[in-house]
Amino acid sequence: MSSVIRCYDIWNILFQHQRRNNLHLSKMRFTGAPIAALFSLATNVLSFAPPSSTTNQFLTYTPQTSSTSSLHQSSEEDGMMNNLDTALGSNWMKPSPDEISGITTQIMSQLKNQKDKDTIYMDIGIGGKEFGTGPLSQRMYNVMIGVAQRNFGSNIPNEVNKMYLMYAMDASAKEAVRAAMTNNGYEMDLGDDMAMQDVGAWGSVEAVQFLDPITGKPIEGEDGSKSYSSWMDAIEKGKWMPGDGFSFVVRRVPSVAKAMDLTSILNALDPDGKLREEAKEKGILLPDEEVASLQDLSVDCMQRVNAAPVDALGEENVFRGGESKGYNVISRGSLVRNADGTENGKTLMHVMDALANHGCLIVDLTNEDQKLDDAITMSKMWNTVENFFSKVLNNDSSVKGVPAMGIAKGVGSTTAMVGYASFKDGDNQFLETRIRRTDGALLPEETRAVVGDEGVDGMIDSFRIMSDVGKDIVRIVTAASSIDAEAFVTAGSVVSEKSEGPSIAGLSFSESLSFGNGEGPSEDDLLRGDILASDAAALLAEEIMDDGKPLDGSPDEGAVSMSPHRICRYSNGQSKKPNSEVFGAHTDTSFVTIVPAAAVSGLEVFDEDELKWYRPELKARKHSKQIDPVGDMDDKFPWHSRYLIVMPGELLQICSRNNVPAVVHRVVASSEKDRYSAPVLLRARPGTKMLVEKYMGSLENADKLLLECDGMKMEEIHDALQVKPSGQKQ
Ligand SMILES: O=C(O)CCC(=O)C(=O)O
Ligand SMILES: [Fe+2]
Repeated sequence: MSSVIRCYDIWNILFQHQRRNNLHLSKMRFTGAPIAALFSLATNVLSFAPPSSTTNQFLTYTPQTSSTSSLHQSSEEDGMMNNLDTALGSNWMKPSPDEISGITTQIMSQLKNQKDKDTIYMDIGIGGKEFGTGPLSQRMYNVMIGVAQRNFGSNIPNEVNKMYLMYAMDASAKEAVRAAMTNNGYEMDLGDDMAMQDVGAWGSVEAVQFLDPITGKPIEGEDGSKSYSSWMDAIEKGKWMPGDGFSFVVRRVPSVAKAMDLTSILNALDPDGKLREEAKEKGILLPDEEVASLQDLSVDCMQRVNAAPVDALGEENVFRGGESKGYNVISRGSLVRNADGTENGKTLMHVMDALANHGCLIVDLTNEDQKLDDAITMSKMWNTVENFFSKVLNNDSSVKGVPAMGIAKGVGSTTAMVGYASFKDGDNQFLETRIRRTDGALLPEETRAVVGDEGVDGMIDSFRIMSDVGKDIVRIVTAASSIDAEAFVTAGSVVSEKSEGPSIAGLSFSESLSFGNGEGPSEDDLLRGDILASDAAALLAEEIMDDGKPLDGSPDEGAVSMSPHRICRYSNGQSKKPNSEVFGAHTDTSFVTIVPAAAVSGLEVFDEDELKWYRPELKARKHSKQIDPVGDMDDKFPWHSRYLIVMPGELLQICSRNNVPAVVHRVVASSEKDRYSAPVLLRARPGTKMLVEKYMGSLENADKLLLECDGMKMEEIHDALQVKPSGQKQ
């Protein structure tokens, strides 16, 4: 039977899944703490092997005819599946008819690492030849007879023998079904109910057919029947004997979707590799393939952008974050390093979970009300934003002086734009500002005439707050990924210090060496590697991220910062829908993009763990209600001024060795309220280079993407990422 799922559908489903199996976090070791305990992810991922190589061309998923699944299937195939003669003898499985869940839901729940362990009832057809039901039943029978002979000698009563025959048939069928399920992402789930283990109780046998031992073709039983409706009939009427191969159909086998890695899912969906070939020809990057070049990174981002749903929900219905640690708000103060130069292990976990799995991290600038100055500064920035757009909306004459969006003067780069732009008949308006590095002024300078000196200060001061947070996050992620890769670990580098004393509790240094075969790094080597990784990552953040400040000895960096601070007004006047996408899904060519939480929610990140759009501003609002239920801070700053939402961009994906994918995000606006926003896109400082050994340690531990970037000027990397196959980028 040909495969019923078209290439496009599979990739679409799979691209909604993060490259989780590229996250080598299971190997991560943060000064000794095994990451596996902290990331349940790796331990949930099971892989499987087919029972025999012939079963490689096995199952075809066959969704219900009535299913609302978006997967394509031809009516011819529907017909086939409803025809028992065809179904008996071939290998297939599908949800039992009263199952409402279509195939998409099932695959989704596999991808979601099986958070919801719902029982799915499956109908299954097993071809006896491929699954070796003959030899299997013979082995089972022999074991039982061996035991029985101890009780009965060689005179086993006929009735007892019949029971054994039935057990042998049933047990070998059950094993075949188990193997088939495992091979296709399911597990038979008989629960704790012992009765379910009884003959026939694990599913309802519908048809049994005997096979010719030589050709494997269907043959009639001794009474001339083509098929039997139970094991007992097959034994009594057809005279089935252990060793005789048989095909069968069984209905309503309880199962649960098993967590699979992407490769396993791909293999199950595409057993003969045809779809993989098709995808390769189309230049599609497969989800289980490494992002190994800048070109791959572009393609991958585009594919993930295209896979994200376009529809928008209202604030009441949209996903507002879940239970995992990464959704929690982190305090600004937790982003700093420990006194000994190591990263804070808890922070590292929190940041990596947030960015790698959920697409953003929410930072509380006040450290839960301990420190108010930054939130107050942010509230001044919000005043500037509101003031600017109120003048725009009122056609204030001062706004006319603000230049239209264009290349900043005297920059020499076509990417450094500043100025004002309006789209969709004024539905979306933007003012792109930047810091002039040489004197710290805000561009376009004409902004001052609109918002005043205080307004300009609000922009400049808030840019500093946001870029400092961004630099800390990039340091943490880069350090975490270098630590994971052990890129700074050299075995034996700290031998002298520890040569007399014990190095691992209870072990002398030489003992601890022999513990690791004398070759592995000691705890001290690892600790030193952690500190070096963090130092190097801090240097990366300081040097190659453009914070608008001049860097000593960098003559090529240009007069204007490459990191824009964009102020935006989004409204939804043009669409007929109450909520719609006003800034479509895209990834940013930035290290991180920082969106200060807005008063009106609307930023959505595609949560690769939940496979849905997540609106972090709602999570931030909830947090503020928890820590300040009565609005004690309202006279100092509006609630949202304390929060920054940090999103990973494409440059961070490179620095993180693909551990943190650039997040797909968009803006949704409702027809009720305009949303003002003020994101900073932290980009690279011109003239600086991605020097892997300097910033990320040993080249030996670098992945292909990083190796391609090694030695490249940051603006070259930036430009290479703008060569998009298609799709929208910022
Ligand atoms: O304004 C926002 O909330 C996000 C804007 C954005 O994604 C961008 O400017 O790249
Ligand atoms: Fe963006």
